Amino acid sequence: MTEPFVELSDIFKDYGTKNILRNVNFSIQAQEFVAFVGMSGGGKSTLLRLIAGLEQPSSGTIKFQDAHPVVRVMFQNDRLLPWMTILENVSFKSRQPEQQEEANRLLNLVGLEALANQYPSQLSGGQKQRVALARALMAHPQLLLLDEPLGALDALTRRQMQDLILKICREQRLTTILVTHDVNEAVRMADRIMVIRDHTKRFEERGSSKNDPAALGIAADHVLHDIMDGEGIRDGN
Ligand SMILES: Nc1ncnc2c1ncn2[C@@H]1O[C@H](COP(=O)(O)OP(=O)(O)OP(=O)(O)O)[C@@H](O)[C@H]1O
Repeated sequence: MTEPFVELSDIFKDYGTKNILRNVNFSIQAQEFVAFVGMSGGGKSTLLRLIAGLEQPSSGTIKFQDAHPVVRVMFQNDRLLPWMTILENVSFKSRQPEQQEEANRLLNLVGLEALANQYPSQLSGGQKQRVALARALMAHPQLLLLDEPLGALDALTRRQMQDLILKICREQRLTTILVTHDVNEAVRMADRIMVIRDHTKRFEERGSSKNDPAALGIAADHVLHDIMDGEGIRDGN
């Protein structure tokens, strides 16, 4: 087994006297697509922030294979700058021809090349998330963290974005973590699902049925059962 892309060991996170994460242990291999699912408030986004390095755990370690991995986060809110065009939002207004070229290439990749000179207010929610995805890719991340990025989209647009994200993650060989409330989305997209059970605050592992569409509904039911059920708890891995 190769060294994991990232390894979390004995992670605890408290805010004041409130314990959010307890004894989280698991690792993610390079190019894996992992989903975090669980009840609202269960600590999924907190764990994502710890992995992103935006916050520190109260105790425990997060060890990356590469000492300084390039990490980008995509949120539910697209966070585009309204006064910049789509191209400028992706290229960070760089005047360097290579940067411009790369931004155009990425807009092409997400199917928005025709809208490069429009402003965010002229785009639909789904189109704005495509821009946010292109902008995240601009940094050539090794790790892409997706914090409910499709939560505000209608069902059809959401499905299209799921396919686009999967295709891009595969092509660019990204390691990806998706936080989602949508169990079907997790089952459909992820190689592996980490379920957080609310009252134990522990993450558990679940396989997914990405390669077996017929088993999708059954797998989703199992994950839902895991989220709600308190029996048979085991630590981390
Ligand atoms: N900076 C903070 N200070 C204090 N408490 C916090 C802070 N950030 C998050 N929390 C608390 O930590 C808990 C977990 O929040 P988190 O956002 O990680 O959950 P989540 O599983 O991502 O929820 P959701 O699915 O609703 O986004 C919540 O009870 C939240 O109120």
